[in-house]
Amino acid sequence: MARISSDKMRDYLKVYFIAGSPNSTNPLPQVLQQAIEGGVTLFQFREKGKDHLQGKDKEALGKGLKKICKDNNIPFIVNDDVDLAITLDADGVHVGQDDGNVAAIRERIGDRILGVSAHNYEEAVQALADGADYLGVGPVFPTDTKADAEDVCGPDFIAELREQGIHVPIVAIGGITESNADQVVSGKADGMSVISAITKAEDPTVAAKNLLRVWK
Ligand SMILES: Cc1ncc(COP(=O)(O)OP(=O)(O)O)c(N)n1
Ligand SMILES: Cc1ncsc1CCOP(=O)(O)O
Ligand SMILES: [Mg+2]
Repeated sequence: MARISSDKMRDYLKVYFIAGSPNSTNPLPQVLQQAIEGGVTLFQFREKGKDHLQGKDKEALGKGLKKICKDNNIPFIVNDDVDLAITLDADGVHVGQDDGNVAAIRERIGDRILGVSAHNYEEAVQALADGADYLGVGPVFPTDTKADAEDVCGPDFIAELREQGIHVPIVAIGGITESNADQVVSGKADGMSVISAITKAEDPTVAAKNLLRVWK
């Protein structure tokens, strides 16, 4: 296997659905299936927040979600938990600035997809030197989903990173909805990652379709 190409990575980032069991009142496998029917292009299992699952329960949920992704040809990414990613033979891992040494994580996961959160030019450059395949940048809008999120940077911050010479795949995150998604596209991101826009939607399929439409 080889590292993913930037073109392929950009395709996957278009509508990047992230979720764990605390984000949804309906069972997560059902929500993921509905989101995939609406056209999401990538999934991250982020089991965090109130009453999140741990140990074997977390692993069992992850295993089920991975199968849904595999059956639908969507890469399955694990947030933070590199051990679980390896146990489940996930397609990739997403880590932030406080989640461990990125170069060491790259060593451990081989050619799997590696996403890293970056909040400024220096973090972006370091993440790429350490082996990131894409950067997660945000929060671009205010969000209630992540209590310890950094300050809002705005969607145009990604265009600023481009001007500074960062041309790798970038996905925007934080507070993205159907009504502001067009600003993410014009802000020069390659994709949008969303939690509540899909998990809290009345119909996750329709929500995903509407987000995908912004790219067309
Ligand atoms: C695509 C994407 N971008 C950013 C993040 C945030 O990662 P991190 O800063 O490590 O915060 P947690 O998600 O771990 O709370 C992400 N998960 N995905
Ligand atoms: C994980 C994460 N990282 C930065 S903001 C955020 C939460 C995104 O959730 P939502 O799409 O509901 O605002
Ligand atoms: Mg993290």
